[in-house]
Amino acid sequence: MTLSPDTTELVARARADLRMGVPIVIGGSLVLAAETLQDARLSALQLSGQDLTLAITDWRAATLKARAYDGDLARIRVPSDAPVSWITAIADPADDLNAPMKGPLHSMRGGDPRDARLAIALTKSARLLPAVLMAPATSPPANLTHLDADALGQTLETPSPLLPLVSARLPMDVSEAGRLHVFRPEDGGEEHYAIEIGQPARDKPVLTRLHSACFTGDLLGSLKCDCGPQLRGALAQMGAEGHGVLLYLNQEGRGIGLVNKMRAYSLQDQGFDTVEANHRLGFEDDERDFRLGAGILTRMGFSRVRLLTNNPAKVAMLQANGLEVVERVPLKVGENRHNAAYLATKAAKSGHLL
Ligand SMILES: Nc1nc2c(ncn2[C@@H]2O[C@H](COP(=O)(O)OP(=O)(O)OP(=O)(O)O)[C@@H](O)[C@H]2O)c(=O)[nH]1
Ligand SMILES: [Zn+2]
Repeated sequence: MTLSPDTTELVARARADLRMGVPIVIGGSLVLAAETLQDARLSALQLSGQDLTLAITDWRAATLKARAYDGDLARIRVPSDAPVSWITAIADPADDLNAPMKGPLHSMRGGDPRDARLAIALTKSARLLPAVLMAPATSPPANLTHLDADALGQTLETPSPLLPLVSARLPMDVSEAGRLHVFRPEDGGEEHYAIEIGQPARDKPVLTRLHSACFTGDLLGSLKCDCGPQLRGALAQMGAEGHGVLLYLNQEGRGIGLVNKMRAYSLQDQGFDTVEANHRLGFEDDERDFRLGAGILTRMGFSRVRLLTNNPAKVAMLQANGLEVVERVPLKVGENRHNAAYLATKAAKSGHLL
């Protein structure tokens, strides 16, 4: 290994740059995240006389009634005198209801959308709104993070390997025989946890829960979802049976991050359901990567599970990634009058079993 950063490290650096509002270079394009765009940077680009485009996903384009000629994304021409607020209004649906007519918006046809597609995927993985300002990278400053398009594509496709860091005894109210294991992705991303209860045999099916972080439900007792009761219910069942393993995956908000989840909640206050809110923000309804959970279970030596879930997609993903799901164990707890519509939407639109 040389002293220079490799692709994985450059990608991690690029995420931090996007979050700070610093431009990066992907292939032949200069890229800035719309969410963190600053006046001075936009003015500098406009002064250079370059053609600017704003790339958004097909979901966001549909909300804005803009044509998505690239299929999964649309590249909108940015007027040469557009202020930052013009770009923010396209990227962020917060103000859609007050100002529903934006535009007319001109979508670009032709040209190669590849850099834009990669830039949007990277921006999602940085937990920012999926909207990026793009310009041709004619003579970009050498001190910007430069990413090769092929290498970036490959890095985004493959989950970063997880390193087991530490594990220690953790007596809990559901079981005194608890252990917490912490795993860190090689790319320095967010850590994930496994809570092992008892000493489940590695050669038998283990009672398992893949839990996605929900700050509002797990910690605050939010009534908008069923996460808190599911977390405690799963642990209680493992305690009662004497063994089990619960993965606590830091994929807040079905993988869009807490900031975007709260943006989705704000849209839900305007009457949109949980799936529509994700789409208006430009996200898929579920952005999680469950290969992560499969990787941790395999690393811990498990190959067969009894999976606590109502979500058939979790069962399918584990099976596709080499784990045998010998049984799906339903986990129906915590329904209340605030989350009844949310649970009904998950059943109707996301295939959850009632
Ligand atoms: N984007 C978004 N995320 C939400 C919303 N409500 C809850 N979440 C997130 O959804 C995730 C909860 O999903 P899980 O309980 O792991 O899984 P599931 O897909 O519902 O399947 P089960 O295993 O049956 O519970 C957590 O990451 C929550 O933060 C919402 O309205 N919008
Ligand atoms: Zn929740």
